[in-house]
Amino acid sequence: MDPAAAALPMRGEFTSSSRFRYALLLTDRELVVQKLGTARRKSETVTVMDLQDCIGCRARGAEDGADTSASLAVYFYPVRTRWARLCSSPARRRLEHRFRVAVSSDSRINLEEAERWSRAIRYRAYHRTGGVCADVRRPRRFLVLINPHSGKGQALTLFSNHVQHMLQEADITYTLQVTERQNHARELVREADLSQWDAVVVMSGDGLLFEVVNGLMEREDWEEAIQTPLGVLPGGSGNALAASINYYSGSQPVSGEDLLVSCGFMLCKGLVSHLDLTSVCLASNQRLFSFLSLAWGFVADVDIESEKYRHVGAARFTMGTIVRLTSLRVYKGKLAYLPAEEPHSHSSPTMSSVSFNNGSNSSSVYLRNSYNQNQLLHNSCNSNNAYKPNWTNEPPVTMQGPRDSLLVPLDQPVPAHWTVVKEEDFVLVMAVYQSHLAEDLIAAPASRPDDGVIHLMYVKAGISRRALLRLFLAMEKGAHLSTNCPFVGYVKVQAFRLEPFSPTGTITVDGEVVEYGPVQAQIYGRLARIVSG
Ligand SMILES: Nc1ncnc2c1ncn2[C@@H]1O[C@H](COP(=O)(O)OP(=O)(O)OP(=O)(O)O)[C@@H](O)[C@H]1O
Repeated sequence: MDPAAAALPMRGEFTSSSRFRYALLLTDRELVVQKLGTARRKSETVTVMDLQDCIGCRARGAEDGADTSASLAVYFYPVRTRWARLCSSPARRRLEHRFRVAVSSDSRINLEEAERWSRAIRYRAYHRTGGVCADVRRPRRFLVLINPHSGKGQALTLFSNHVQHMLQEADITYTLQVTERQNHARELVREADLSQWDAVVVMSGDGLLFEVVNGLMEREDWEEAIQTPLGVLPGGSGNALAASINYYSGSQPVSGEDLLVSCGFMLCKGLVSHLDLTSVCLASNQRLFSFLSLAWGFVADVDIESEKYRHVGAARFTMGTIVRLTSLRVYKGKLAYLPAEEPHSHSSPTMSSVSFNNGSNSSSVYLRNSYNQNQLLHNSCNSNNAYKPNWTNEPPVTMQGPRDSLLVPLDQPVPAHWTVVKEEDFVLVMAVYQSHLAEDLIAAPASRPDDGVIHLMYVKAGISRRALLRLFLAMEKGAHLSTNCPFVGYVKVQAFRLEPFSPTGTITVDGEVVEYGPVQAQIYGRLARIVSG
């Protein structure tokens, strides 16, 4: 569509199925729907719909042979309060406007007019978004991966009830793949012809996306593969990335099905942003890529121990926190980091500039910044960095990816310019690179998906149960860092190393248990892409 023509307002007069008359005015930002008065009732009501809230539009000819009119349906998801539910917070709710187009007695002319309006509305709904990078190209085809066991085991039902019709309304076709076992998604994206899809979407918790990210990074063509836009639909119990993306979009904090609709809406709009990934090296030379967090101590224990309360959904973390608080543990270890702010020759590797092909079949192009082709396939874990997930018996797969230029092998001391934390007794250590740790835990309120920063937090031993509980309650609002608790440490870093001394314990990466032992990580700014708002 010619952009100049798209800027011109359009006017039309249509009726509803109940034969009320409506005047429509389409500007570049709004659809103004004016219900016209009747002979008996002169009053006119006006509804102004923001096209930013519109995900699609459909024109159809009449199904009844005797009826020559066409129909025009416009699908909006504005933020509304559902008054029927007391205390319901504002969230996106579906609103369909449907009109009969009967400008002529010729059905073909009516359909053409409905299609003209449909094209004009769709163009305006999708070309005002602007955004950090670019839209997912249109028409769009997604691969949707669903873990049927995630959360309370209702991901498939949630997808059919809330997302399926949104994708249809937005004219998105998709291939649905229900995962059959752990690592199914990982193997699938490792082998797939990615050019078939414009985005790979997971409907699950964070664990399935972790599989997808690592599957992509195991490919020979990882540089191109990891540029495939990723989409998240919350179907798990933590849903940290989904909550983070909702937060970055400036939307109201929502949870459960409201968060699902919000993420579904963003997916339909198809705006793509960069996403940082962190390269994590484990003691056995395994290497993996993480988009969310690494945790040791209290948070990791709660995450894993609360698995048994999975049936209660997101409340499992609250229950797990209360249980773990009653028997607070101290974890011994050494923590060291390279501060993010430090002006040092080892600047945080970043994808510096990105250009996207919108509407063509070729894949994304980008410039590399702080590493080059010769550095690929080597990292500080070991040059033989075969990654074998420690929970499976499958043969090792070589993890690809950029060279970890900030890290030295785990059997050598950290570089002299790193900071070593004096304390060695911790209640928890967590490194997060997104805002949320769960739907209702804003662990790093200042985090952005592409800030190239690891938000490293630790709580030292000696904190009382009550103070720790206060900290977690404050975290629900992202206010824990301003409580001035003397036991809390917080620093923005580019890389860190954690060496647990306690012989047993749990370390999680993106909520998944990994090998326990020394671990180190460095962040790569803007390595991946995510469909966001
Ligand atoms: N079909 C499947 N059967 C068993 N496990 C699966 C299947 N599909 C994926 N998985 C694995 O299940 C684990 C949990 O998945 P995921 O994290 O997505 O859900 P969740 O634990 O309910 O969500 P959250 O992490 O938000 O709490 C992951 O390790 C994932 O790899």
